[in-house]
Amino acid sequence: MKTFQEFGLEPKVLRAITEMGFEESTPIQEKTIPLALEGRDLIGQAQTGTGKTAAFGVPLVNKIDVNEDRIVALVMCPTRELAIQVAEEIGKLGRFKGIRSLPIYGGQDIVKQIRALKKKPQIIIGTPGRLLDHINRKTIKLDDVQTVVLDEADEMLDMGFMDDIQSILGLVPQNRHTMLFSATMPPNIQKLANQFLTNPEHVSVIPKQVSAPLIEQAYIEVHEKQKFEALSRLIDIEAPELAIVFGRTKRRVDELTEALQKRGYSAEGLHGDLSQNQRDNVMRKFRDGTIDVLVATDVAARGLDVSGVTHVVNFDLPQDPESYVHRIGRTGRAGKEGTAWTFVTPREIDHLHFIEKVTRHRIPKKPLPSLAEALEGKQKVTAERIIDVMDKEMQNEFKGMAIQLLEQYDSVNLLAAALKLLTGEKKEVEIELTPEDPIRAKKRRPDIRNSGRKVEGRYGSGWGDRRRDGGYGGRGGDRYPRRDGDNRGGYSRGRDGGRDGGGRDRDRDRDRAPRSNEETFV
Ligand SMILES: Nc1ncnc2c1ncn2[C@@H]1O[C@H](COP(=O)(O)OP(=O)(O)OP(=O)(O)O)[C@@H](O)[C@H]1O
Ligand SMILES: [Mg+2]
Repeated sequence: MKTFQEFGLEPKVLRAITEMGFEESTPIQEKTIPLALEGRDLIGQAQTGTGKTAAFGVPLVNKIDVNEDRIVALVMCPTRELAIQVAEEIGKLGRFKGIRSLPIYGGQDIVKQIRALKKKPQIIIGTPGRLLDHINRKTIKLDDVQTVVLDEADEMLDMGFMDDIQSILGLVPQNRHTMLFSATMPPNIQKLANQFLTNPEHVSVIPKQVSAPLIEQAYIEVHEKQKFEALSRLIDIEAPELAIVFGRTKRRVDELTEALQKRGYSAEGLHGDLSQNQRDNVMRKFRDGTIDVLVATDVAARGLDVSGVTHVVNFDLPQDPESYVHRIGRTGRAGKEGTAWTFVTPREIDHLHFIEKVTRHRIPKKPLPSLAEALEGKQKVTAERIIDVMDKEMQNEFKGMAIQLLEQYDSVNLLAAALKLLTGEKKEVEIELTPEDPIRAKKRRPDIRNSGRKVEGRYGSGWGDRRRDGGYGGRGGDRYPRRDGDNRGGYSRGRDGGRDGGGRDRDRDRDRAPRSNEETFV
């Protein structure tokens, strides 16, 4: 892989990249950065967590003139949380150059955004709906835009943003540089590309398998009623640093979160019915590690980049293979390893095979962990905590009592009792979750995308032949500093002042669930 020095970037951009902990470029970056620096239009496809943001962010930031006081670049993303996250990454890349960038998304006070726009940002990162609001209010002008990026373009089209995107792109001068990133290349993306890109280079790092190779995948066959117990045991055994548990509906997420909390796990839920503030808070706590388990609907499936997510659990099997790929792609990012488990009820096995076929990856079966294994897992964690305290601190004030106890009692019995106390007994709370209907095999949802395309083979690329045992450049993946948990996790909801009125929230969270039952999902 190329180092970033080899691209001939400005020193200030290079410095920013170094500070971000990036040394070598990822495959998609290696291919797209030189082309983008030449000003070539391009279509990029690559696996989850392989650095697509910097693939367009680096050339974008590199070419912007810091003395510019007009909007010269526009990045469009499907969801608010992605707009915030991408803005954050671009902000970091442009830090030393002094580039001004601004996220613009629904759910945030529009007056506040208008005030921020007065500071003359050069790059706007926005969701299509809110961007159009500003364009109509004449608070955003696209006449001087020279570069446009469409991130997660297929998702934007799935969410019904085609018209909005076309209106927006129609307002940008034709003589511009356009980059489009998409997980899949359905016909409507081709159409969009034909319409708005000029002689684009198609850059895709085609992998043998669709999902990132650093993710160890397994499924566990469980009955609906065993799922919660299975989840608790898995958490006890593996003690994930950060885990995301995906549930199918909002009700499921609420019930599961409450159940986990009752059993003493540090978990919070995330779905589209929460207020912007609640979502912000949950994401902040998850990013800074205040909570260990994020229970979420597919709202968190795509694009979201939280470093340190070691485990993903599909508590409910996802409807679509692409949803599966994006969900598990929340772990195993940036050269780190991750684990993804999927619970499958006996009636859903066929659907699992369908997912395996489409993703071209066999998912091995794993037995339901036993109670004994779970207990052992918990004890190990307690033992590690004890050893950790012993290594770090002097326990002088406890030593007197320790000596006294050891004189009177058997040392093994003593320590066993202490372990028992510290491990804590599982709170015997009855947990009852409302069962979800099984996902029916190969039953395609109503063709909401109007594309008639096949799902198979729709994915792009990734790390090439990187293995589970290597990080970037052969080192372990841990060299990247943990993301600061401040304002990256911004979820928001509700388009105040949106032109759609209250009822039609186009910028709302992702909704990959069957539309027939839309209200319950996401
Ligand atoms: N060259 C690099 N070296 C090390 N880390 C990198 C590099 N490029 C990107 N990263 C980090 O990798 C993580 C994933 O990047 P990013 O979110 O851009 O992935 P993505 O390809 O857009 O994934 P998704 O398909 O899920 O949207 C981020 O934390 C990012 O900072
Ligand atoms: Mg991305």
